[in-house]
Amino acid sequence: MNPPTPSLAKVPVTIVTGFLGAGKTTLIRHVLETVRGRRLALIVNEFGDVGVDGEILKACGVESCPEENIVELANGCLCCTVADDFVPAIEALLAHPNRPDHIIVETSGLALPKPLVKAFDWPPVRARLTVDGVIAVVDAAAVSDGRFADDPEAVQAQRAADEAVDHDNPLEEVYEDQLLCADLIILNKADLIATDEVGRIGAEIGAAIPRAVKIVATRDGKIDAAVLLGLGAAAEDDLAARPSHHDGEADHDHDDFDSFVVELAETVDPSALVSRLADIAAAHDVLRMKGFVAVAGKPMRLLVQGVGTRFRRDFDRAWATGEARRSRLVVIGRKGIDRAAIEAALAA
Ligand SMILES: Nc1nc2c(ncn2[C@@H]2O[C@H](COP(=O)(O)OP(=O)(O)OP(=O)(O)O)[C@@H](O)[C@H]2O)c(=O)[nH]1
Repeated sequence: MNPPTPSLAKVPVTIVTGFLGAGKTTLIRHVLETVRGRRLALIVNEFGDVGVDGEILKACGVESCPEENIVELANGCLCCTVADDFVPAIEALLAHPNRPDHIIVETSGLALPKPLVKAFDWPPVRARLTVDGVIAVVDAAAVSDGRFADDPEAVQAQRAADEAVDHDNPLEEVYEDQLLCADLIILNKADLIATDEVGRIGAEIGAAIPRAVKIVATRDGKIDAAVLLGLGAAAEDDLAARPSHHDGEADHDHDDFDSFVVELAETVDPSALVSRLADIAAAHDVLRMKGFVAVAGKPMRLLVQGVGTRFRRDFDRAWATGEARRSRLVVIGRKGIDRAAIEAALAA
């Protein structure tokens, strides 16, 4: 049989999943900056109301992915808004006069990838698109800290009460669902832990997932675009091999997590601000904090990123003419996170 002509060939779609702050945007940015000869489009989904990831990716300004090919979907997690948001967005990209050669989807850190892959099995979608691969980015340092493991004492207490009880750690459930759906696993932040610890985590993940999946360690998501794109997995054809904690459920929600936006005053001392944010993150078990901050006397805006208590800050671009110098941070934590106390601490 002849290969399909290019205009009828399915457009490959790479889904990048991974828990909050694992390094998905960093990885995609690296792909944009290094890919050659391919017209890319991006769909970026975030949990929380400040569109940080889309801003970072648009700021790359690379020719292979012009701004009009970057679509932000901020309306909840993609896994729950597949029909309403995702399918129309992808159809709009396919209708562009310069149709992309490859589409990358960055899911929110709390999204389950499987419902998204399922959408590619719907006849009108599968006629035109295929899931080239699901890439799960893992924060190896967070795994090493035991962030996704059950609290052994809580498990012990549950077991004492009920032999049959399953683990009930929402972080672990999301993390596992993302790994179980993956065609390639990126153990990112390898710079933050010892090399043998990276090996140990890789082996542990490999033993826990039923399929043989390649696992690659990275720093700052630096991996050749040729390794990520072109896996040819056609993930929509083997959904059964990708088990999920939510198989058989008609619906699921993200009630285990809360997010809100805090508006700050202009800061005079970025370093003091970031150390205060780290203290607040530690005191309130904040999972993720990120946003842009105005610094007194500086024409550049400060991008502030926190994953747990680990923070990074960089001036990313100048405030545009007429743009309000607003300092806004999105805060994400487990349900019941003390919003009032966090707001009070930030205002202090
Ligand atoms: N030390 C270290 N930091 C990293 C690495 N990769 C990413 N980071 C930092 O981790 C933070 C989160 O990275 P992102 O790429 O925004 O993570 P994400 O998965 O897109 O985050 P969400 O979209 O919020 O879930 C940023 O401050 C990055 O600079 C790495 O390999 N090592």
